Amino acid sequence: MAMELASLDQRLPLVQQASLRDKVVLVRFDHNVVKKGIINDPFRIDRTLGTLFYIVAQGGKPIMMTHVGRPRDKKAGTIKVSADSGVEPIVAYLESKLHVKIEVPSFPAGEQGITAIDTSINHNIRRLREGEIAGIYLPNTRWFAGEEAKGEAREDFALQLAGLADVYVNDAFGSWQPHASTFDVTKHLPSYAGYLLQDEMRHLELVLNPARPFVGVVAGAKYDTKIGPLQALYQQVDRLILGGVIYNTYLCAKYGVKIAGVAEEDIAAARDLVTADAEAGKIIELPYIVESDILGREEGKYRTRALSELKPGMELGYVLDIDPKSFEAPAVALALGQAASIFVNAVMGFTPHFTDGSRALDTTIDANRAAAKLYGGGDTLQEFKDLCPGLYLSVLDNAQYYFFTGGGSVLKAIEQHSAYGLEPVAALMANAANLQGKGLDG
Ligand SMILES: Nc1ncnc2c1ncn2[C@@H]1O[C@H](COP(=O)(O)OP(=O)(O)OP(=O)(O)O)[C@@H](O)[C@H]1O
Ligand SMILES: O=C(O)[C@H](O)COP(=O)(O)O
Repeated sequence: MAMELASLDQRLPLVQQASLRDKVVLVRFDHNVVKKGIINDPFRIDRTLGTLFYIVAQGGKPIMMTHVGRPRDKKAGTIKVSADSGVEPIVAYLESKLHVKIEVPSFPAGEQGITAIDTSINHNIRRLREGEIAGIYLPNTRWFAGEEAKGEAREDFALQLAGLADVYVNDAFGSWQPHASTFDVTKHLPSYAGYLLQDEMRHLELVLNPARPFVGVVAGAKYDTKIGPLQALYQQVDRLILGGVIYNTYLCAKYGVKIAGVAEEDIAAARDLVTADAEAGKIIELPYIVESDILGREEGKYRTRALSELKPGMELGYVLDIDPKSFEAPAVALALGQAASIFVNAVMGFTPHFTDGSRALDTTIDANRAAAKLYGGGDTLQEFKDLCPGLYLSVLDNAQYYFFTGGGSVLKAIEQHSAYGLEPVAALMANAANLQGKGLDG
């Protein structure tokens, strides 16, 4: 049975309502799929091709942009502009798929990244308007000093972005953080949601109003941005399974152990979860973890440990994976086997060295044929595809599966109790209301 989808809030302005003929369209994607200069999984790019085709078919001239990685050093206040986090592999992929020429402008960069979009881009915008090139792809948005800045630098960058185009389209579901290219720019241009964003919003309802029992599986590394939303997910789920760095902090808080690489301040936040769970008992623990002496994989230097061995004060090495036999534990098998819907934002181990936990998770979940299986996250999807390629191919068109292009975004929407609470989405709606107020819409 196919998943039943909610309709969209009518206040969300949609790209199909925009007039695009001969307009330069600034379109924000989440093509954050490049690691060390290589694309492992182009799924996020592929999902945006419909919007791109639509813009061009309507006579629009696209200027595309995305962030890649996290090149800003928050503490030092510097931005690392290096080929590793460039958009070139994305552009090469688009050019080879679409058989067109896309220009990537370059701007001078220093320790603070790129401080301005200078006028050198005008030549390319002219070529774009005249049809000499099919599109422009801006450098990584996070290379620009204004993207994540506060105050004037950010406002200037948003204005510079807006100055390039006539219309703005956001199709970057995964990019939930309110930055200049996802949020502030909407103050200056008529702004619309792309087709991917629309599709993701409709599917978000399946997580916000899930069929029950609803099980959440969250793992991975982005502890800093995910621990907050995790508390909200905890309220929403019937059962919660943790893995990755998030599980490590939870284990430290629950069992009073030390795990290499887990900072004391991170354990503090996990304590709230432990306290809440002492009453509600929703967390199903994966009972076997893989401990390693080094932050890597070397024969003889890693081993499986059972949670039953943990004693307060114990010091463990790095915990880098979940032992697959954890998924055979009765409580775990029961929770996943009886769920009516499952949300997965989970890379269970330190990739690419430790992958057994993720593989076991995906196959265990697949065995529950009846559940709606909602996967989200850049790495989560990539790992699913790499570790279980046959399964991935077989479920791509399976109506019981849906793959969100962002895991953090789903968690954030849960935290806001609404898909429309995501700040870039709320900004689109505010922009539409503002234009209507001025009689400028349509
Ligand atoms: N125990 C662990 N120790 C260190 N790193 C881990 C561990 N478990 C998982 N990881 C790392 O977590 C990363 C994936 O986590 P991340 O939070 O980025 O997930 P994601 O699926 O990309 O979600 P999103 O799209 O929200 O970013 C991988 O790089 C993986 O190597
Ligand atoms: O990969 C992701 O989760 C998105 O691209 C968002 O990235 P961010 O968490 O660095 O904002």
